[in-house]
Amino acid sequence: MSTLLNYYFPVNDLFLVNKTRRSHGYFCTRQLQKGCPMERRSSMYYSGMKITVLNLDCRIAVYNETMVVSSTPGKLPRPAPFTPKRPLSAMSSRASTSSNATTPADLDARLARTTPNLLSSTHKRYKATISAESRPRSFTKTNMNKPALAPVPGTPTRPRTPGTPNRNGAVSPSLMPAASEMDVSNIDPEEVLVDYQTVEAGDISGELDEAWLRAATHDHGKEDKVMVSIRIRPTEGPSAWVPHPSANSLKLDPAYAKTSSTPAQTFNFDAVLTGTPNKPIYSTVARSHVHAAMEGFNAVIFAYGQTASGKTFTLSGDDTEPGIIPRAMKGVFAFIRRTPEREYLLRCSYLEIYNETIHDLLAPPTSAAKNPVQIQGGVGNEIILAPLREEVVTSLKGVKEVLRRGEGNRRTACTDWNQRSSRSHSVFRMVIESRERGSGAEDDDDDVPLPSNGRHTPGHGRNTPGPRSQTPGPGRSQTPGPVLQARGGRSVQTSVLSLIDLAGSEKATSDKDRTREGKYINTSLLTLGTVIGTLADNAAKHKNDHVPYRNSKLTRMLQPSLSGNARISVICTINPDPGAVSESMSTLLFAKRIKNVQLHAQKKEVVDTDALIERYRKEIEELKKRLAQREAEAPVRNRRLSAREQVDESKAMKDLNTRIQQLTKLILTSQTVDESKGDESRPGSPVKIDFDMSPYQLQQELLSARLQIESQSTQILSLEAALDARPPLSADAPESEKDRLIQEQAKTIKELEIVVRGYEDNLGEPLRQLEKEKKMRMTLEEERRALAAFVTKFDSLGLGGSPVAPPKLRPPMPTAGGAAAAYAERRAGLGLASNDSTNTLPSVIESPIRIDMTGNGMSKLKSHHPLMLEEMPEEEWADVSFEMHEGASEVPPEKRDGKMFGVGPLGTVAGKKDGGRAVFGDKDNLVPVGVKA
Ligand SMILES: Nc1ncnc2c1ncn2[C@@H]1O[C@H](COP(=O)(O)OP(=O)(O)OP(=O)(O)O)[C@@H](O)[C@H]1O
Repeated sequence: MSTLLNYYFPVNDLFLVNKTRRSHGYFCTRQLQKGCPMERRSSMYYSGMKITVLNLDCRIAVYNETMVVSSTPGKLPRPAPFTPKRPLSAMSSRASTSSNATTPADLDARLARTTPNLLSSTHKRYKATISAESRPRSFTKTNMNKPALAPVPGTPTRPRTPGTPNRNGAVSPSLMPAASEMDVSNIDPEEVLVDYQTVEAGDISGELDEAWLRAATHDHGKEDKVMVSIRIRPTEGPSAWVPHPSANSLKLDPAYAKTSSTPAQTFNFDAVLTGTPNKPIYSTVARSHVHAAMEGFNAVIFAYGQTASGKTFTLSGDDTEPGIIPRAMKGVFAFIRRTPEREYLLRCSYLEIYNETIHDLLAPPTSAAKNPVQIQGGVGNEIILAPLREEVVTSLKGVKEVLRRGEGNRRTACTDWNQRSSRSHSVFRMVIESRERGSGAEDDDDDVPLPSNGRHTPGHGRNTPGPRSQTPGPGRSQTPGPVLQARGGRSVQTSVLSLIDLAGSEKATSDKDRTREGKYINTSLLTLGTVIGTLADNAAKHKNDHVPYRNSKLTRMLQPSLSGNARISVICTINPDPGAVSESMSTLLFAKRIKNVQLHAQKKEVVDTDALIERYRKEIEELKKRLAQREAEAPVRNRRLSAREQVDESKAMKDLNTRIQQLTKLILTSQTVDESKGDESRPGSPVKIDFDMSPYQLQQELLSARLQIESQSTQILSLEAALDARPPLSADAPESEKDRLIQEQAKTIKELEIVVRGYEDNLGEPLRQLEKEKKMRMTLEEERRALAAFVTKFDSLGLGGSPVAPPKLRPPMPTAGGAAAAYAERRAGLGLASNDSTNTLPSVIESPIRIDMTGNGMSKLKSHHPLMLEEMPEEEWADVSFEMHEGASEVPPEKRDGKMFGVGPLGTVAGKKDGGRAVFGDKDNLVPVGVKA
């Protein structure tokens, strides 16, 4: 306390002095904060500014805008009149023991110079807020007189906590920015890219641990298993656990085992960590996963453990020991700085699951409460969270601002075990999109004005522009707003880095609200345990049992990652106190189970097909040139070469040829893919089914589609064969050679994927349509046969004059819906009930056929069949197919290909001598009536 002195002047931060737990909204200095012991401070953030609450056992006096704080007895000195002696920078670096007091004039002068408008306006607002809410709840959570480590369960020492936390109340709603000042949906993503040039060195100082990078032999971020680490919190009392960090194992001290007869089980994990420093924790459990995320894999890092075991300390840390999240963010920018060949678009969101409701921590509290985030299903296992703000960040400063804002809104409360217990699961997500940096020339095509260096990057340290309305599911971009586009052949990789601080499992507490929260927390953790158990079981026994992801918001949200498409690192935190052995044991069992979950993370990459084709074209030209040159030189060269070398040479030329052929085929395929996208007239389009197409034509279509499939299959086979035919690499081949081959193979695989996709896009759907059409045609054919059978039957009754041989009958093609339907409709129009007692011939009732009543041979039908007596107005027939018109002989013949088509006098179908009836309905059923000029 002796360092607390009686002067201050504002720098960029606001400090809130919290004396005897009553808040006073005053500015004071960074020096004052530094003089205050760690456990007596806590911080919150507003609009990029840090507000530190100092819980001081000291006296405060205020003279105008100047506050005096003193830990020494006696009268508080008044500030002396201001006489500037040194520049501001020198003043701000004064030692905290300086006794120079600052005056209000000094204060104002500094304010005007340093933070012209911001500070004074914020100050006013801040003061207003404080007076309106004299005791923000959050402050009551920070009882700095308590020891740093909370007591373990079973030994509750704290009294009941005040009511339900008010979104951490750290900043009251009125302190939160009301709304975004910038609509990021209008942001040009090209303007907010980050690359090695835009990362400020200061942003990542101390994080470029190249030595560690070189020394890292086991990269867990590349494994297909979950990385599981145990962190044992330090304790001042006895510890129930005996860790062996070098062996990555721990076991229960036999003294605390329930039965001393059974030997204590030894648990082995990927890492067992102890101590307070957070840097080694980050290096061991998180760094490789952050790198994996930067390389295009989804990555999830989460802390699991009972309440007060150190999850938040591990994830967020504090000012002196920043945790995984701030270090990961530094890691992101450090990675960008080390990767000059790529450029990045970074978007952050921050949410919490509180009592099974998801809240957006970056949205203003009022709107977040009104519009909880919903989980929607996406493609496959993917999920979409909406509405959820995403903020584009271009610097570490921007990310920190987002983190501060989110953390300020988290729900925490004092529980029996933890003074600042997280009452929710919090998820900080960063969507990372990246692509190769262009040469500049490629970008010129895009009509976007370029800066002089040919690139689009923001200025240094650009601030976060504002929120986005929605977020994509892991690896998926669904919503408006800045999204990186594949350009000039440069594919875009998309991944999501999720950093999750789970709420701690806990026993029932002495507080009703806490107990209710605890119930939700325990239920969702239980579901997480069940899900992990099922996944582990499925992996171990090669089963496919149902995984109950949907039983809690947490597991539903984690579904895409837990089901495999992510690199996962779990830090299980343990309270070493003997009173917490059973909770620690259950944490260890969870850790063991999750170790068995199988992962298969995939990179997500979007390729620019046009540019790929262009690249292939260029490669073909290049290869052809090389081939021509080799061929030209061959006669001379071959004379000098040994037999063996000649074989090699001819093989090399063959390889060149094969590659040219492959690329040529690939170009065709890619083009077809693109054409199919834009061409609506393809048979694949359901609205374009050509009903007039004859079965023969359909068969032709089908045949050509099949041929195309076959050619695609051959193409796939040839590519696969080429892949297989590659010479095996000897074990002692240089690494660069291996890398080159791996790259080549990856390229070929990508090509294969494109071919397969092309197949699916081009032929899959059209084929399905054709099959459908074929079925339809077959149905119609059956209908036609039934019709013919009916006519034959009709004739056999002797009602229709000379019979018409069925094979020569050419019934018209029906309209959609079928003849029976048309007939039924007609009957309905005439008011005839389907069970009309006057209909004596069921086959006639079913038939839509009308017989010409004017013909002589047919007149007797009138007396046989009442249906024939129906007076049917001519116009009602107009839209019905398959029907014989009255006065069919009057139908004018139609000229087609120099022949006349039509229907002859009744009883003579054109071109037929056998007379009888004609059944027609469309032009296809017209038959030649004779060649007439
Ligand atoms: N490794 C550590 N070194 C020093 N202090 C620690 C460590 N781990 C935890 N602590 C301290 O223990 C207390 C409880 O830790 P923390 O809040 O991180 O627990 P938690 O698991 O997040 O609890 P909850 O689930 O209730 O939120 C804090 O005061 C924290 O500073």
